[in-house]
Amino acid sequence: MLVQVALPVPLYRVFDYSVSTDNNILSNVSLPQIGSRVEVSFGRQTLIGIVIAHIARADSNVPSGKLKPINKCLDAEPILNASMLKLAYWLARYYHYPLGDVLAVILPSLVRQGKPLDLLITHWRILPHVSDDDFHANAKKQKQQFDMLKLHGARGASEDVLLLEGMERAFLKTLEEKGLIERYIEPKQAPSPVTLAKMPLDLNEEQQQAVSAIIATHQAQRYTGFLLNGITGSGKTEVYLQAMQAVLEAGKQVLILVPEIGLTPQTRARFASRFAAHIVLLHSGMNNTHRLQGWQDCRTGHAQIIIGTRSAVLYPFANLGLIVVDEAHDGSYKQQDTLRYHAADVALYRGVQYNIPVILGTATPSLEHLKLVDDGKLVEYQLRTRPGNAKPAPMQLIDARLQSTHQQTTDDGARYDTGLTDAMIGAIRQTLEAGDQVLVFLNRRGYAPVLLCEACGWQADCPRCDAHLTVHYNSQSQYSSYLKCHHCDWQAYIPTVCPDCGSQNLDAKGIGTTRLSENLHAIFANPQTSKELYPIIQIDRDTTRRKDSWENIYQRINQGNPAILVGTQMVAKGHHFPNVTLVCLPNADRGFLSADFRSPEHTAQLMIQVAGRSGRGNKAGRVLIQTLQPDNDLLLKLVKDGYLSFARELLQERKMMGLPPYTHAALIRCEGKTLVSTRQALKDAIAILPSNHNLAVLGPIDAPMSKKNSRYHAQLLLLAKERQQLHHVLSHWWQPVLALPSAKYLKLTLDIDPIGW
Ligand SMILES: Nc1ncnc2c1ncn2[C@@H]1O[C@H](COP(=O)(O)OP(=O)(O)OP(=O)(O)O)[C@@H](O)[C@H]1O
Ligand SMILES: [Zn+2]
Repeated sequence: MLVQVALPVPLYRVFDYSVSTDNNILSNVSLPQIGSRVEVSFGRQTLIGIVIAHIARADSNVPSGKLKPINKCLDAEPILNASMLKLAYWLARYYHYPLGDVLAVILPSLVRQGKPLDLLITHWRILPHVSDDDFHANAKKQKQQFDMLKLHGARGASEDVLLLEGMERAFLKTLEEKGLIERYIEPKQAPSPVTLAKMPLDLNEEQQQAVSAIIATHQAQRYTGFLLNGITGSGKTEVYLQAMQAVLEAGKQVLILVPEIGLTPQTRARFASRFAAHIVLLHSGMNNTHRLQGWQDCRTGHAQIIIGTRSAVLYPFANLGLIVVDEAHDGSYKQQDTLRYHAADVALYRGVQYNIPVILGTATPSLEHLKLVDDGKLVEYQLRTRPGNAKPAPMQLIDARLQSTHQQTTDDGARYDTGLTDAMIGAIRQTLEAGDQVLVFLNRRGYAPVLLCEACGWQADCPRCDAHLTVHYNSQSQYSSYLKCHHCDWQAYIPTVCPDCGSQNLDAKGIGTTRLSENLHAIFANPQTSKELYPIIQIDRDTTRRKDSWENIYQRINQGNPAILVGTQMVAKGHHFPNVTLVCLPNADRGFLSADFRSPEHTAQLMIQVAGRSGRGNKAGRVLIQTLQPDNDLLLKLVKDGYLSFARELLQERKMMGLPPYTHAALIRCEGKTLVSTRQALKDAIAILPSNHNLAVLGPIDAPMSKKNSRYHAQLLLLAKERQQLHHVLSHWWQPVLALPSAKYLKLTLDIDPIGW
């Protein structure tokens, strides 16, 4: 028998290797098991791959002289079980991505590197007979390291902890070789059953119906995909919690997907305050050892509640009982490179795989999910009210054409535009004076989006991208003033004169969050002392970059004192600020004018999510939208009839125009050193499409930002009425496209169900 191995190489095939008996140091079984790792030589490299099948010698196409043996088998037990392999096959097929590369995405990097899975539970302890006398006086460093371990007593400590404390691996080895310390594997105790830490709330009628339906599915051990479509603040979390309770009490694991974890310190608290359970967080900020630890905890069933971002949906689970996708409309669930999967779609697949309920929760369902409801593939439950007497805040328009925005005067008499109308400023003042908090939403970080020469019209552009450089200006310190490209991170000093015409008349145009915060400061500071009367808290990627900064911001907000929060889309993601009673959107509706057909949907979702931060406590809230296009149909529809009715109308339009979700899309992007070469490769790709392909082919056209990071991008869009049709064509066409001579030095990628083009 031979083993068939999937290797992390960009080739759409697997590789056969033979096994000699002495390869198999780890087990007595003659063949490495399916789902275990093997190390093999591949060309001149040594790679680690996964055994995916055993085949008879006669079934292999490899000529006998060419067949190589595996170098070694790394696992006595499979690390991926049958259902994980099935998931990998499905991902490879659906996203037309090589199986070996899919596995590379699924496996944590330490596993990929061939590290033993018990790496993290390796503990070190001092051998019983050893004492201080066993050290030479001049072995100072050894003694010092020994003393660190000694502090942990007879049980010692895990290698992970010791390394964190500053011990060095080399010394652990030396001390081990000298017979002073030993390693051992700490047996993991089975987790104790989950108990309630706090009593559940009494559900209202709509919540109760949703919870009952989910629990019934769980008890019947069936799959159902639920769309929990509840307005902001309607208590979707309480539905999750009570559904989870039934699942956890049955001894099963619950996976909760959230858009971003680092940003929401309260995410864990929401679940930890209800359940005494082993909760594991999985997110991109983890180091490799913690990721492996998390992976193992999920795989062994040690983790009971798993809260994670997108990639957590690819983890192995011992006994998964429920998946919750919170804020299921969020764009961050779509991976934008390598394996371009959508975590909500994968969640539904896994629900089918395990026969468990999957909840997609959101106040602003994506059009894709509404269509799935129409098709009977998701069961919708609506929550139409906020619990108690909290009412969703009404949205009001301010016509910025009728009243000009407020002007402010600097110390040296210059006047500048604050970007806010007097009506909006008045409402902010009123709210602060009533002791409440205000949230101002502006989806643009930095000081200003453009630096412009008033004399000749020159603008500061990124030399590497088709984009303006953003002005990051700090009036307190010129050292933190610079120009930056938000696409490739290129940085430059702010010039004092125009590089084209020498004029000193350079002006920062437009408003970002930093400038808006400064403007608000000028408006609301004490006029005599110019001291801050109300704290202005800026929340964007620049101010939350440091590790604890978001937590500090959160604490400041939750003290509840009157304050102005200025934030980007970061503030739209499920936060609960009970003292915010006014939300202001000075120009959020710009997106309704964009050429991208998805822009209205995304703009409306963002506006509704931000608006939903208002009036979540005991006091009523309001939302003010300042606009230059108060008669825009989309805006009026959204404000008057609400998101659902707005979304339904968009859905009708998509149907008429033959756009997703009524058609199925694949986007091919080509990246290279020149636009000509990328376009040519795509033309060649079209030329080899099968004649009866039956698809709409749009392109090749330049990508929306065709030059990015000094590379050029062109794209091609394929649309099909039936999903099957699309996949059928791709399965015959995509690999020949990759092999086109004109594609040789270019990067070609395929995006199934793209969310932007
Ligand atoms: N049945 C209930 N009785 C009383 N209070 C409730 C009930 N259900 C939820 N709540 C409270 O309502 C508030 C809002 O709930 P939650 O944060 O779950 O809303 P949400 O639907 O997730 O909102 P969003 O989509 O805006 O994040 C919370 O403070 C929660 O404790
Ligand atoms: Zn750039």
